[in-house]
Amino acid sequence: MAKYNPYENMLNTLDEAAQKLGLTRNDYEVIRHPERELSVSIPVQMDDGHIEVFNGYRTQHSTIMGAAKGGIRFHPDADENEVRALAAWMTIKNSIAHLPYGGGKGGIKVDPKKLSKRELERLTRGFVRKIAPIIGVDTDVPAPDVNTNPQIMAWIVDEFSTLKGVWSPGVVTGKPLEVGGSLGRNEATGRGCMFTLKSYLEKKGKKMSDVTIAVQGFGNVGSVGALLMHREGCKIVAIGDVHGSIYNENGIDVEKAYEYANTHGRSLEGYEEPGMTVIDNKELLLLDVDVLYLAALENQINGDNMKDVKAKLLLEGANGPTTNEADLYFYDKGIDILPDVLTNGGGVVTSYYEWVQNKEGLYWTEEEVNDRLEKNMKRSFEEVWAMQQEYKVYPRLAAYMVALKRLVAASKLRGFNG
Ligand SMILES: NC(=O)C1=CN([C@@H]2O[C@H](COP(=O)(O)OP(=O)(O)OC[C@H]3O[C@@H](n4cnc5c(N)ncnc54)[C@H](OP(=O)(O)O)[C@@H]3O)[C@@H](O)[C@H]2O)C=CC1
Ligand SMILES: O=C(O)CCC(=O)C(=O)O
Repeated sequence: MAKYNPYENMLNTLDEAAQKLGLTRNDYEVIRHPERELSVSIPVQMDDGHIEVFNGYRTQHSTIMGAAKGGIRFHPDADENEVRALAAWMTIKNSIAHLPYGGGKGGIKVDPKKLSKRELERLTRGFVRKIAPIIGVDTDVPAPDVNTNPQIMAWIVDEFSTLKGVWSPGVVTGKPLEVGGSLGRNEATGRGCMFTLKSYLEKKGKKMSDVTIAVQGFGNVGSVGALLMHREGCKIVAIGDVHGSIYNENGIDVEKAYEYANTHGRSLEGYEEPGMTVIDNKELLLLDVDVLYLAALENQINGDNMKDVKAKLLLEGANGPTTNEADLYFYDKGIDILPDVLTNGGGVVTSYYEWVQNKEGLYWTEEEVNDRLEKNMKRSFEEVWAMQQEYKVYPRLAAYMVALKRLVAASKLRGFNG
């Protein structure tokens, strides 16, 4: 298999989308390049007194539609190339959802599980001090992603507000409620995935109770999505995280597994229930299920394993879990992939609601947040579906076409092409 390059993956789909739309390279060249990239070193005094220096990144891929917007991940594999791709996917995602945002993303190369809470706090605050010149309420607004959570967002808002000397809750989203967070944000990405699956099944004349699902990743996106899909009647037969996976042909007790993970550091390690068997993480991806819900990391379904995948639908809760090669293979086979830039948009949509509430200083009920989210997700699904039918293209390409059309129109009006 060729070395996986997520930014190349993004560009391939973007170029194909442009070609289908009849765009010239001049029309969208600007969107092929990240606008601004910052790479920083973050010195941290560890609890034993020694100094470690971590590498951090923040990429603003595009501000054509407004402030850059997207999460921050803490992961040993985070690097410039990954962050660049993740930022570009945010540009596409935010455009599909009609948000007044461009796309951005950040990351620190670190295994946060090896840090104490205080070390993690010092690292987060150090990162904020380094990226403070380029983030801001109306310039670039971070949020949670892999291994980052509301507590980390609280440190970010505190450090930034202290630096600027003014309380600035809108500089970051995904905050705890007590410091300006929004009801519903924590569950929003998984909820959005559930809405997307529901919309798709409706088009196919099916109900949620008709499908079995295997779930890769049991963090924020995987666990909440699995729980909500289970509550809607889906049968979740397998779940797994980095430590291992379990299978139960009668259906996992998702309420119990969710509760367990939440009280055991978001981990399934040690979880047991009657009727379950332990399976290999790789095996989970190849189970004979209706839906494979991918909610971990990039590049999970690729040239090496695509031919062994038996699921009838891939639901991308994660960003970039399927490579171009696998995308085209599944399209040929008539197996749909509900793409990340559509499916997992619920998180950033609700981040937008959080940001609006921060700007207004007026807070909404959870019902209001979730109703708006449902409408937004349904509209995005219908627009992508219509593009797919009109051009007879695969869902990811249709999603990129929806986004690109808007981005090109806005960039021409603004004169972004120089
Ligand atoms: N949080 C959000 O709002 C959004 C997140 N996303 C995307 O969703 C994906 C998941 O993010 P999120 O849920 O926030 O992250 P979390 O850190 O909360 O969860 C990630 C989960 O994936 C598991 N995991 C990591 N690597 C593997 C692997 N190789 N095999 C099996 N499981 C694995 C982790 O296990 P363990 O904890 O044991 O390491 C954990 O359960 C990412 O691609 C992210 O970019 C997309 C939109 C919004
Ligand atoms: O909530 C946000 O702003 C961004 C979430 C995110 O990082 C993503 O959608 O990948």
